[in-house]
Amino acid sequence: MTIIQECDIIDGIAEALQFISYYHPPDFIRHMKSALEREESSSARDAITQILVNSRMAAIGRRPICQDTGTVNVFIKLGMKVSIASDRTLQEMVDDAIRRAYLNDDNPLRASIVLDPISKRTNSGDNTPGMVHVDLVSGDKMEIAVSAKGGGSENKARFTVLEPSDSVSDWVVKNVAGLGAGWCPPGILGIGIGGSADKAMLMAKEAMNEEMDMLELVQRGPSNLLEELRLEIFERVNALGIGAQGLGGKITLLDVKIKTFPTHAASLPLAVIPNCAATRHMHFELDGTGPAHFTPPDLSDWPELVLDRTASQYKHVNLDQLTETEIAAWHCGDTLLLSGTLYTGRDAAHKRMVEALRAGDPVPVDLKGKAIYYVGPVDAVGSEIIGPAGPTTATRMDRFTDEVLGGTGLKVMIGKAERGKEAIESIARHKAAYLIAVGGAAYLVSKAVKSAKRVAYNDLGMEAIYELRVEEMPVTVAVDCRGESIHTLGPAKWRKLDA
Ligand SMILES: O=C(O)C[C@H](O)C(=O)O
Repeated sequence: MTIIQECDIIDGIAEALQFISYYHPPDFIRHMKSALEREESSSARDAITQILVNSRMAAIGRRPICQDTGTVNVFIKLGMKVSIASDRTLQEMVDDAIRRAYLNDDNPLRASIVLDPISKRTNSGDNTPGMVHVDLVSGDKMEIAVSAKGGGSENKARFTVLEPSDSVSDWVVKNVAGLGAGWCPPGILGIGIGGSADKAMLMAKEAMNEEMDMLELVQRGPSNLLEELRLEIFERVNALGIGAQGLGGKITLLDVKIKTFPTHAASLPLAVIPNCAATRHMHFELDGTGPAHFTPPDLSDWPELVLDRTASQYKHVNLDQLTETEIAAWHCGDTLLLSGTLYTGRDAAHKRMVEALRAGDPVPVDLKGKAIYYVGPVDAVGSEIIGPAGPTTATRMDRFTDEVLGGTGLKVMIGKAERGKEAIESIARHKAAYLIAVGGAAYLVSKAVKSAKRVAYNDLGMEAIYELRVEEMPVTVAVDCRGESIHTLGPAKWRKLDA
């Protein structure tokens, strides 16, 4: 019988969570670097470059790759010959580890979990609880897989039960085509096929954390049915032309991972979960001899890239002197460097602002002629002005857009991913614009912030409204005041005719 100490479990998970918050796995870097080499769309190349530059900066600075430091998932394979020296449950141990990792003084991570999903949605304050899955297996060891999964990509999880003769590939391609860019492509698809509804979802989640090997698979060719399916989905999804951040391009997927399990003769359960550019996971084993140790990656794994911020690429914009004439001169796809004041606000702040407007009350900040950035930043540490602060999915703000534009005089929104038809019509009607920053480049974006203070809705934590002063914050015009959308035009240009 192997005896594993409670402290080794907690220390290992806490350390793994800190580690994965700033180090991308080397296989992910290798696949992203290859995507940059193969991509031909210049806007998608710029987005991938920002993701890689951000990743290297995060590794050097030991600060989160993405402001969404994720929901913690812990998969435990517990050997039947293991005894854990503790009176507490595994859930309690995992939550202790999360608390320790997310409230770490040197690298605090963002608390994103709300306790009561259907009522007040109060933030738990320490990112607990984690999602814990335990499998009892043979043996005398404990294998632990820890991941921190971003909300934007988790929101795009899809499930169906096909009929046995239906095509898995057709369903996956059709559904990924409809996901939009909120999952921050390029990334990985985790797919679970078979089992039952719950089993398929779990397999999809586990599959996405397997080591990436698509570059090798493409080179050597498939050697079994499963590899054929992986390759088919990979090629068909990439042919859709979605590209990095949905800007249009050749590379949407870096890998496709599939797990299968026996199922009922009447059913073909199928679950798909995409993983974003902030792919974060760590696997370790405890054998009773002490805690796990993690070796930092070699910085030479990352390419050293330079971002082109020359005037020929970017227009400079003073956010404190925005005029309708200036906004009208922006065209879909233009790249801008923003300087001046902007306000933050995301889901919960928008809900409150719209409730205030409906009650005939003013919103707490004057947004007339101003810009709002959809973001929930990580808290600052040391000399930082703000922690990593990348954009959140703008599509979720669509339901509030018309009332906010009409009720406050707001002119510019900054986020990531596509807007819906009604939001685009509203943007055009109000002669406003929607700009995007690169999701997954949060630490890089935060360096453009020169001052930050919370000015309203303090109780919302990371969802509070901040006033930020930015200098040369890089963005792309995604919806211009004529209602043209880069997320329609870009993919249409890069979609292969037979996709
Ligand atoms: O919560 C966030 O900061 C971002 C979220 O993960 C999203 O992708 O929309």
